[in-house]
Parts: sequence; structure tokens; C-alpha cells
Amino acid sequence: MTDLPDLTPNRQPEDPDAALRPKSLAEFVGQEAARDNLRIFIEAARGRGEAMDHVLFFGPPGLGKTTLAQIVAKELGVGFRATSGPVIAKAGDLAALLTNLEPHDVLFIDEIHRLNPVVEEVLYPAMEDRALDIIIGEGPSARSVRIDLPPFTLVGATTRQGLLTTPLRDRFGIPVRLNFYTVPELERVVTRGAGLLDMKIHPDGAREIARRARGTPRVAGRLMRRVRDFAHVAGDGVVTAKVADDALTRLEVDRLGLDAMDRRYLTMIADIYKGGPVGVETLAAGLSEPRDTVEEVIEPYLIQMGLVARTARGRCLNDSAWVHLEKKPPAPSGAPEQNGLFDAQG
Ligand SMILES: Nc1ncnc2c1ncn2[C@@H]1O[C@H](COP(=O)(O)OP(=O)(O)OP(=O)(O)O)[C@@H](O)[C@H]1O
Ligand SMILES: [Mg+2]
Repeated sequence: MTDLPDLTPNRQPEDPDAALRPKSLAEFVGQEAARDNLRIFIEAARGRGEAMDHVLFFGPPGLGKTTLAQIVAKELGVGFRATSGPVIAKAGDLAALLTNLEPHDVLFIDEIHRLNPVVEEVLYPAMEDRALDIIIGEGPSARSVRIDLPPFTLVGATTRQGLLTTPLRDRFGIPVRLNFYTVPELERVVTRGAGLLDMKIHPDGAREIARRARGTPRVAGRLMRRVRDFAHVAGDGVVTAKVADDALTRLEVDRLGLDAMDRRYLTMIADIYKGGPVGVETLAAGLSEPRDTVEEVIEPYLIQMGLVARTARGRCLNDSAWVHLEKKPPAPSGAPEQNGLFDAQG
């Protein structure tokens, strides 16, 4: 158990998120309710000199789950170890990680819904009793040995809370849902980011980017960088509303912040399925995207915007989607349609 495999996923070299990542709760914009609660739990744990209860962050990609996990460790003043569900192949890998934690450390498991079930079993007693049950030997002589673990805080993150098994979900004392950001919140994200990136931006330029960032700080950061490029090449480097609008239009980000993929999704339901209902599998196949991407990345924002509804029979476009696409919904069904069978009359 001394040779600890390095399970920390390498930050992708192009990880542009790092520069903009807030380092403290105070710097973290938005998510007021989550922040207020976390502040209390962190203070309480610090005050008692205990490890904080386990935390689960869930919500769509790019809303700040990883960022908050790092902040929690920092504000608790403890070590931070990170790994991710699919990376932990064997129960032994997780056992090695757990036994090497320092007391009160934060162990961050990203994409925790993708843990291998065998590994997940190890996590249950670890979370609940801070103990590991290890089987030693094989066959009739096999016996189970319990090893105590240092007190630690597990921080899990997932885009799909629904895919977590109930026993796992129930073991998180502090579940935290992250929601899409409002435009004023994203304006603050953009303004703060502009300062960090040394970017000249007008307040109305920041608002334009915020409006079109899909409620998501990561998207805001990405758009900012692209708009800055346009501002440098096409103008004096200052991001005004006009510069932002031109740049975003060229990037095919529309007035609602929908990108090309969002529009393909909506157009497909409109044109091919007459507004729905249509199953998610069918849509995923039509878009050549994995179903997960459709459900985790594309749909949450469209649903939040009220453009699409998830019904028992499939996805349907709402009126506002037709308006946004500048298309006419088909005549309501129920009206008797001209159809070959009954054509013979008259
Ligand atoms: N509240 C915030 N204020 C400012 N910037 C933020 C905030 N939340 C997230 N960001 C920025 O957005 C980017 C993405 O955040 P993060 O990596 O934490 O998202 P995530 O929820 O972990 O996404 P994923 O599900 O894809 O792992 C980072 O660059 C981070 O700096
Ligand atoms: Mg993350």
C-alpha cells in the first residue's frame, strides 16, 4: 500500500479554466444559497476541529463543481486529493487513496456516477464508518479485516445526480445543487475575468457576453477569450457591446446564447418530428451525439429556457422555440387531416 498509484487526472495542458478559477468562497460569484450553506458547514467543522461531512455537488457542466470542491478544501485549510470515477479501476486503487489521506483531507471524486460498482462498495463503509473492509486470503481461509481510516471529507461531483445509486447518494450529508447563473451574475463573472485576463471591456460588452453565455461561467470564459481576439484584430482591443455582438454572431452564438448544436437540436425536432414528441435516443442518433451529451449538455439549458419540454412520450418544442426558430408550428393535430383514406368522397 505504500506505492500509491497516481490517480489524480492530469489537468489537460490546455485547461484554460485554471486562470479564471475563483480561489475562495468570497471570490465565487452566484450560487448564493449553496455558498451560504457551505460557509456555515465549513466554519462549524473548523470550529469543532473535525472533518466536514461529505459533500455532493451536482448540476450541468461548467457551473463550478470542481472549483467549489477546491475552495472547500482551501477554506477548511486541509489537503486536496483529486481523482475521478472512471479512473479508479479497482477497489484496491480506492483503498490506496483512502489509506494515504491525511486526517481531515478532502478527497474529490469527479464524475462520481461513473464509479465501478465494486469500487463503490468500498466507499460505503469508508464514508459511513470511516473504515475499510478488506478481504485477506482466498477460499475457506478468507477473512474480512476492518481498517480504520483517518477522518476525511469526500467531495463528489456529478452532472447526473439521477444516475447515482441510492446508497451512495444517501451517504452524502451535504448535497448541493448548482443552478444556471443569471445574467447579472455572469456579468460579474465576465468583469472579474476581464480583470484577470487584462482585457478592456465596457459594461455593456460584459452584459452582451453574459447574456449569451448559456447561464454557464465556463462558456462565459470561453466567449470572453474569443471576443477579445476579435476586438484585437478588428478594432482597438476594447470590447464594446457592438464588438461582442459581432464576434458572437460570427461564432454562431445567437441572441439567446444558443450555439450551432443547440439550434440543430431544435431544428431537428421542428422539421423532422413536427415539434415532437420524439425520444432522446432518436435525437441523439440524428445529431450523431452520445445520448449522455444530449441529456447532460444540450438539454438542461434548453429546458431551463423553456424552449423544450421533457414529457413521458419524448421531447417537445414549446411555442417560444418556434418563435425563436422563426418557424411555424404544424397545424394542431386533432384537426382532421386530409388523408388518402377518405379522399374518395365527393
Ligand atoms: N461562480 C463562479 N465564479 C467565477 N467563475 C466561475 C464560477 N463557477 C465556475 N467558474 C469558472 O468556470 C469554469 C468551469 O468551472 P468548473 O470546472 O468548476 O465547472 P464544473 O462544474 O466542474 O464542470 P464539469 O461538470 O464540466 O466538470 C472555471 O474556469 C471556473 O473558473
Ligand atoms: Mg469539473
